[in-house]
Amino acid sequence: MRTAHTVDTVRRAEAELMARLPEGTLMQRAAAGLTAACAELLRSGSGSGGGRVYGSRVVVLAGSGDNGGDALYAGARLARRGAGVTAVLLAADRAHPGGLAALRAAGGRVADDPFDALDTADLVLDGITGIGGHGGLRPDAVPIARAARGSRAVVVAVDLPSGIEADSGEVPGEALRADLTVVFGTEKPGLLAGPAREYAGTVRLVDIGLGGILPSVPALEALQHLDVAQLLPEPGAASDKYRRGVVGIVAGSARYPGAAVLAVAGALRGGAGAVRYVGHATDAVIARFPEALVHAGPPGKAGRVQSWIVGPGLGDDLDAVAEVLAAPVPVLVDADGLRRLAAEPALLRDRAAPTLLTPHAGEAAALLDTTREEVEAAQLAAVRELATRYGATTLLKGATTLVADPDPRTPVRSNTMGTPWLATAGSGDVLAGLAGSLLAGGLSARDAGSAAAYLHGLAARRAAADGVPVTSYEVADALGRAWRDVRETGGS
Ligand SMILES: NC(=O)C1=CN([C@@H]2O[C@H](COP(=O)(O)OP(=O)(O)OC[C@H]3O[C@@H](n4cnc5c(N)ncnc54)[C@H](O)[C@@H]3O)[C@@H](O)[C@H]2O)[C@@H](O)CC1
Ligand SMILES: Nc1ncnc2c1ncn2[C@@H]1O[C@H](COP(=O)(O)OP(=O)(O)O)[C@@H](O)[C@H]1O
Ligand SMILES: [K+]
Repeated sequence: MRTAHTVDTVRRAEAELMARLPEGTLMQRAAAGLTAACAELLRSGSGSGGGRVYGSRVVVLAGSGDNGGDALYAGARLARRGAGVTAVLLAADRAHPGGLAALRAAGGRVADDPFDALDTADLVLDGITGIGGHGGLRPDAVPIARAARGSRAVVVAVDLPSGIEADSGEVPGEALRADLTVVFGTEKPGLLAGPAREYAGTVRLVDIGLGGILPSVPALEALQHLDVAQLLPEPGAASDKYRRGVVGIVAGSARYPGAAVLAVAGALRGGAGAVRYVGHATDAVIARFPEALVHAGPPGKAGRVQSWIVGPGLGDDLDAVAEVLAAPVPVLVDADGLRRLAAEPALLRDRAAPTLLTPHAGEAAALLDTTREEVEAAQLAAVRELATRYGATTLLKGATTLVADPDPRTPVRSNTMGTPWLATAGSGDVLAGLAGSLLAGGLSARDAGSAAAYLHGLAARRAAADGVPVTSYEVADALGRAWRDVRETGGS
């Protein structure tokens, strides 16, 4: 599991640890980890260097805080290993004194012209701001950040990409996009929530000894293969198709029969014992999936299910939404079902069984009575607000998918396994089917949503592995491979 803690929590844990250690220890641990990561990058030939630390050209962008200190100390270590290191001081009179002295002592120097230095750099260390940064890059840092990004150098963010908000994941102005972020002690929420997450590149955690001090419940977390493997249901000797769970799907319409087919395709790969389709697309569903049970009447007459999915491609025939929400089983509401809910939130009022809402940013905006742009700019705040306001577990789709429970103390789950190839019509229908199927298998709404988002992203990566566009149907088809991947690596 990847975990992220808030800035306050990190500062408290660091203070406690620092009180027990000689001064400067933590910063040296951070700088040592950072140096190792940079050396590895340089040796791998990333950037434009010759695959060595010795002789490579490193530029340190140092702000006025401890983030700059980390970067300067790492610069000093790289200089001692033979790199040519130049510091660009964003606030020359307030640069970290110890870090700057160490850099000079190691043979590093301060740049006369930042743009000249960046022009020939192999690697840029971004130490402008870390957890203390607010309000985006200041105007004087903007041209330097742009020149760094525009250069041939590989950009390594120190703790966080400068310009992002550590706790909210918001990016209020410009920020410096990194190829690699070397984060200290624990991840910060902004590394797991969009839009900030998209600035981080690959994230590498350096242990500075906070492990036993940080609270065990993080603010955010992200499943990895092993976690997903442990969540996935597995039939045993006593299983039959009903005990494995039956998932009911109310989706599709004469106008959008494909949504029904895709939701069923996702559900068939989610481990439920049977998939019961209800709606106007029975012919299309049965033509593709003879194993589906189909019913053309209202959901209440379709037979028992352990979970419902309602909404994909329903169009304007939305009476079934209220009917399904009245059922005492877990319900996943997607697409047109969410439109119905935005118009009548009271439909959720009397529900005791779990509810999982799966909006994309546009649907989330309608549910929150705001704009898509506002949701996209503050995804973490939006998913939390949806979950508390509607009293329902909410999965907010996007490049980063977030899943929040109504109880604000429960860590928000982040899924970064997606790929932009998933931005294709119908992929959300596959996700809904998969997550609903996992609900029928007995997973909580939060586990079902986050495990589904993970498998869905992994399947899309597999299907698009050779760089060709994938269709939503192919994503569904690759779910079996994704399932196998997590089982094999995660062991079960
Ligand atoms: N606290 C600790 O024990 C440790 C902290 N470490 C490092 O220290 C960092 C935190 O250091 P600080 O608390 O000094 O904070 P930062 O270095 O993140 O930034 C604070 C400084 O940046 C300025 N600033 C804020 N927003 C800005 C903006 N938008 N543009 C330009 N300047 C801006 C502030 O005026 C302040 O001087 C961490 O991110 C991490 O890199 C590590 O050395 C590990 C140990
Ligand atoms: N840029 C992106 N990177 C990763 N995943 C994405 C991106 N854009 C969209 N997705 C994913 O693709 C799916 C799209 O779902 P949705 O918006 O409901 O589409 P549709 O309604 O066509 O089915 C979601 O799982 C979402 O998280
Ligand atoms: K930084």
